[in-house]
Amino acid sequence: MNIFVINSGSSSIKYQLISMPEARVICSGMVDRIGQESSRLDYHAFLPSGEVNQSREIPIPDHAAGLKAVAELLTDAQIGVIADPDQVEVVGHRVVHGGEKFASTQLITPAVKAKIRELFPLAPLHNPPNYLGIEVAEEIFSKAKQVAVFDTAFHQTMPPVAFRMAIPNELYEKEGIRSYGFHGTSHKYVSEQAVAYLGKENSKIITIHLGNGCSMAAIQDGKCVDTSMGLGPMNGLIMGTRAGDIDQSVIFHLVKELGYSLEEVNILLNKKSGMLGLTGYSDMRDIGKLVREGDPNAKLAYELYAYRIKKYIGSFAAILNGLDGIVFTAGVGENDPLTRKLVCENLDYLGIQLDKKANETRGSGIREIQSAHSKVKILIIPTNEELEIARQSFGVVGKD
Ligand SMILES: Nc1ncnc2c1ncn2[C@@H]1O[C@H](COP(=O)(O)OP(=O)(O)O)[C@@H](O)[C@H]1O
Ligand SMILES: CC(=O)OP(=O)(O)O
Ligand SMILES: [Mg+2]
Repeated sequence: MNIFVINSGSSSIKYQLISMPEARVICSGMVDRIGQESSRLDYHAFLPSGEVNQSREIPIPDHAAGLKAVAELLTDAQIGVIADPDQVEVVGHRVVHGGEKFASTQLITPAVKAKIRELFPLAPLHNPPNYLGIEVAEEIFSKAKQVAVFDTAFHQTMPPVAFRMAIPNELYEKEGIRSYGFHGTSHKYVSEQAVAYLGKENSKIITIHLGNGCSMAAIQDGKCVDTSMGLGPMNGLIMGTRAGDIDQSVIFHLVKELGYSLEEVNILLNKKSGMLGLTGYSDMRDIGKLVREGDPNAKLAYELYAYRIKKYIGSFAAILNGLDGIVFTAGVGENDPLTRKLVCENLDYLGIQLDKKANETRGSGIREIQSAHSKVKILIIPTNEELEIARQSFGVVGKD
């Protein structure tokens, strides 16, 4: 069964065509800088005649044009992988916010779409482009079943003590204001692998997803019991462009004393803060280079980034009342030894001890990087949100 996975962001669409159940990637790629002067369309396909890698700079004004360009590539006479769009049987969509309504993957119906629309105010950067992706895919892949896989679903097992906030009850009861958590598809994927790898029936692990967006989850016996993101995906860790946890007084100060509008505060904290605000760069590769060149500002930014992660490790270890493993994943977590080194430094009280050489060594698959004396396993587990979306979509359609 051909499952087309779509991860629609505010200015990009990542996609993969996966054949299930054997989980074979037929093609993958990304449409980037949608709506800007020049957009980029990447396409990697595995054809019987060999591999195709294409990258084009073309104007792509909106998401509809982006997905249409991808569909044309998929069905291209020379480099395409299918004869026509009807050969896509299922489209699996990443939808960031599912609120309290969706604790599992859903076949998309008009009612599901209405609920995703209702949740726009809770995830204004993510849910609208996700929704647009659904509408465009329904048009292009009109015979396919459409499935929504929610970032929030995995975190729905959190107990009230973790997800409630100390504000008047009616704001939760009537308005749904609570912590939801995000990146659930990734936390689920890597934590299941970690639990299987550790081979313990009862396990206590912390998953650390460090991509552009960053979040952590405390996972007991395979279930999420707490996470660092909250009502929206701004809370918690320092990210590429997001500040993460911040004293609320800063917002009042910006508005009342410095004349910011609420929209300007939103843009500041979501798009101009985090590592970008601290160093002028949001990509850890650029900041790592500055550190190696001896830039003290970049060094401090790295230390802040790692310090925040350390704080959450401490609090999650307390909540779990023990720890069997910590898992680093996503772009930074999988590829950046300096982040992992700074995070794990001076955590021996918690039984966390890194092996310097293993940490620096490149590799693939699941890797252990703790020292022989470490009580806690330190694992690098590559995430694969697209594969997890394909699996869950396959599960839902299989049951249908
Ligand atoms: N070799 C590397 N060293 C350090 N950081 C890296 C490396 N490769 C990727 N990254 C980081 O990973 C980030 C992107 O992670 P990714 O999981 O792809 O994010 P997202 O899916 O949220 O866009 C980049 O911003 C970059 O900082
Ligand atoms: C929810 C979230 O932060 O997603 P991303 O990392 O894709 O921005
Ligand atoms: Mg990602």
